[in-house]
Amino acid sequence: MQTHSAPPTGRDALAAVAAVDLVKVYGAGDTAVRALDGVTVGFERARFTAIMGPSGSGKSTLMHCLAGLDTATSGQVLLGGSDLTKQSDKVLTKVRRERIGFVFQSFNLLPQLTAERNITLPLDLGGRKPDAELLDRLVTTLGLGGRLGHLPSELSGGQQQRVALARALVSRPEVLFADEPTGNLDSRSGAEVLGLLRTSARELGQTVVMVTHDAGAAAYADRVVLLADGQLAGEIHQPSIASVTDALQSLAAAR
Ligand SMILES: Nc1ncnc2c1ncn2[C@@H]1O[C@H](COP(=O)(O)OP(=O)(O)OP(=O)(O)O)[C@@H](O)[C@H]1O
Repeated sequence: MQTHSAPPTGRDALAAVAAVDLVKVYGAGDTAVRALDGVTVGFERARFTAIMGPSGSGKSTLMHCLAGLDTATSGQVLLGGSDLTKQSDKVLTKVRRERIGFVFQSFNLLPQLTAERNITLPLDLGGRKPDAELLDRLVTTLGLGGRLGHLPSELSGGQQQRVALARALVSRPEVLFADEPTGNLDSRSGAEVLGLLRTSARELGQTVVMVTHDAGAAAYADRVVLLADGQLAGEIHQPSIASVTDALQSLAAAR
């Protein structure tokens, strides 16, 4: 395992999104929790990276700060070169809508809209037209061809998550953040969704950052970033289930 605390230079300069000396403290005084304690890490373009670590290590906090969903206490979040920590709430809302995609454990589809309307809704709301070629490609790649006219209640969990993935990808976000995207899926549908995340990085050039507890899910990624106690604890390139499990066991033993 390689530790990594240098500033984002060299290869990390290609990062689609990066944290620089990021600190997040919740609360104040005796009850303050230092959820992120000086994290510097870059997420390369067109790569699929998983964030892992023990419960409470700061995974969700890091993802929320990177995605402009939460504000850091200090440090920088660089998205395509601009520092999100310097932006107003209004600008952050626009960044989240136009430059970032999200996939959550719960699919968050609107029940009264067909799969197709769910996919294009964020663009419709922003008064933008979907790129027909990309939409076609996503529908084919995600295996949704025969399902576009269906309501979410008429789709399986795996199909609903694939609709959520298409919705996130159709606006060509600079970064797709996935938070336990297979948490509500059976293992077969989960494997499909993870394979599609990998495909979107390899074939569509999509940058994907996923938080997961599951070593099997992390093994689909190109790289795993490990957190412990709010700090970077190492990283694994071309992870396997065994290498991720070993790293997590070492972190647990060191606590
Ligand atoms: N809104 C909050 N207010 C106070 N403390 C918080 C808040 N959110 C998170 N924390 C604390 O910050 C630390 C990091 O939490 P975080 O949810 O980022 O960890 P995690 O690695 O995602 O955990 P898990 O794997 O259990 O989801 C934990 O100690 C948590 O209790």
